[in-house]
Amino acid sequence: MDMATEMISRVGIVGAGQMGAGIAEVCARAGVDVLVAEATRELAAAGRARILRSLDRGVSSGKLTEREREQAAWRLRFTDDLADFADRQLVVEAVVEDVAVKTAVFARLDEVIDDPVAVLASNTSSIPIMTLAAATAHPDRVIGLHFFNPVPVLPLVELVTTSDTAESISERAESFAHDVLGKQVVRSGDRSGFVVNALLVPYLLSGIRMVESGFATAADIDKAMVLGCAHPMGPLKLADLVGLDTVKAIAETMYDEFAEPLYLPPPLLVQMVDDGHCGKKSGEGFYRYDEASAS
Ligand SMILES: CC(=O)CC(=O)SCCNC(=O)CCNC(=O)[C@H](O)C(C)(C)COP(=O)(O)OP(=O)(O)OC[C@H]1O[C@@H](n2cnc3c(N)ncnc32)[C@H](O)[C@@H]1OP(=O)(O)O
Repeated sequence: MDMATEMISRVGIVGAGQMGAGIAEVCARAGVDVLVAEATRELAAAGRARILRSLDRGVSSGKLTEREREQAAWRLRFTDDLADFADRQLVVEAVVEDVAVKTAVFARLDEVIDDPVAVLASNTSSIPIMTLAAATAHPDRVIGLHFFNPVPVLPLVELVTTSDTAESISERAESFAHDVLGKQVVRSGDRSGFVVNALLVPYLLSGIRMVESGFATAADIDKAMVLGCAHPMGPLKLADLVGLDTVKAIAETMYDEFAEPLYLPPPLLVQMVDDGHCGKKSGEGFYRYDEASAS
């Protein structure tokens, strides 16, 4: 077996926020050894607690046995030092949607990991993968693997390659997402927003503009899209789920790339984020959430 087709059994996840925790959880549930990096011990503890709560939820809804929960929890380890990622065969970066922070992570991962067929993936929603690849000396190993929230529930992964990504790396990443994690993969060109957010973000922003203008309430807009279009949730509730800070960051990146007014974050969104109302994870957005549901 050549190295590029060797089964991936050791992954690293950078960031244990909403997305990083979800990705770490599905990897651990799939039987993979998972090392999660967070900046501080406190953030690592919060990330671990978030994953354990979600595993508990899996047990209470009958999707996991107690034993599977225990085994998944046992496969998860945490560190605050990316140097510990030297033996990882695949890393998914899931830190804040900020180019400077992400490029610093990629530069560091590239230094730490020598394996030429290790996959360095980003879960970015909107930053072109080439921007991250350019921060490394080995852009052929860099790829986008974009998951959807809640990661344990939604089956899609967008696979984003650049003109520099080696075909063996994209095949390895695709096989991991599909064969190991059981996700469905679509391939996307390397443009800000990829497939899903290019369509979703203007829709979410239009919903926010509708609330802003007083045209309809958040509850009525959501009810309209759930009952009128059979969406599982309406745009305001979905914006709260994604995180209003994340929606704003994605919109800004897309606006920077395309200069289309439809991507410009509406003042109401900016105001809510400035006020710390970032949606479900912060306890308040277009709706209020109690502490248990916010995590
Ligand atoms: C911005 C980006 O870059 C990318 C993105 O993530 S875009 C956002 C994409 N996400 C979406 O569009 C989400 C749309 N919404 C949904 O799919 C659904 O409303 C939802 C799954 C979030 C909740 O569904 P619901 O029916 O209202 O609630 P609920 O009954 O609690 O959950 C449905 C199932 O999902 C499971 N579930 C919900 N949230 C979960 C979580 N965080 N972790 C694990 N399982 C979860 C529940 O256990 C339940 O499973 P069963 O049906 O087997 O019991």
